[in-house]
Amino acid sequence: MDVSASLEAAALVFSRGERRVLDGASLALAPGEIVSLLGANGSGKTTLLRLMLGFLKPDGGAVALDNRTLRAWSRRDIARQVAYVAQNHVAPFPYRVRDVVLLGRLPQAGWLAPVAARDFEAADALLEDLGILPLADRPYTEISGGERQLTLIARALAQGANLLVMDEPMAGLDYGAQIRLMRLLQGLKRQGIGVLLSTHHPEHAFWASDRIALLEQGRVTVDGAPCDVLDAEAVERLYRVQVKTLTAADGRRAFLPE
Ligand SMILES: Nc1ncnc2c1ncn2[C@@H]1O[C@H](COP(=O)(O)OP(=O)(O)OP(=O)(O)O)[C@@H](O)[C@H]1O
Repeated sequence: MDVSASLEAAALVFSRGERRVLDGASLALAPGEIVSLLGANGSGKTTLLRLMLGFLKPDGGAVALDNRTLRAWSRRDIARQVAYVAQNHVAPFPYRVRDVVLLGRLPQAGWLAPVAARDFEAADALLEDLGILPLADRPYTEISGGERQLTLIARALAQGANLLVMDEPMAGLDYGAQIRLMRLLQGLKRQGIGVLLSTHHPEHAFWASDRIALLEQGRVTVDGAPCDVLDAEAVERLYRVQVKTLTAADGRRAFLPE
């Protein structure tokens, strides 16, 4: 598998009406690394991710995929390289869960390609890893919100892309599912796949990230190794709350309200 892809946003500027949402935001994702993006509600995380995927066009700055401007890429070629798990996605069709996952194969295989036995096996293996194989034959419209989220994550993984961008993938997942997902992401990292995820939980950033990026006032103000950049002071500044820090023997931190 070619795992050379990297994704880089440089000095992105983006406005919604009068409001400048991003004002020089830069962020890079390399193969084989996990990057967590943190920021308060409305700070522009989704906007930044959607710009990096080419779903929105920046007013200034540029995005490059594999060192080539994103504008030069077709939608399908972007989808071959970068899989996306959007926030709050609702699919209107009552496809079975396994079929939703198989849809992830389309950018690689093409619409007319027959589904091979190994595609079914790969889909079921992903459902198993995520703990939802028993749901494989259930309609997607008749499962819980967290189960839908896991299905969409499986679909993105089935895409076989080199990079994975996930907008709050942990939202709505129970604690076990969150940890299973983190383990899965660590496995992808070992295969050389790059993962960029947004999260509202500073602890998640410590679970598996190589880097943490903080989005504040339209810019990535801090970008570095978790232990170097995410302390109580940063959490208090981002979320305007007082916290105290618990530090594990391996240096990872958790935060508790004061
Ligand atoms: N479709 C839209 N039209 C107008 N404004 C929007 C739209 N989508 C987002 N915004 C605004 O852009 C800003 C950034 O939103 P964005 O969704 O990127 O933030 P976020 O950091 O992902 O937030 P959250 O953590 O709440 O999901 C917010 O002020 C939001 O109100």
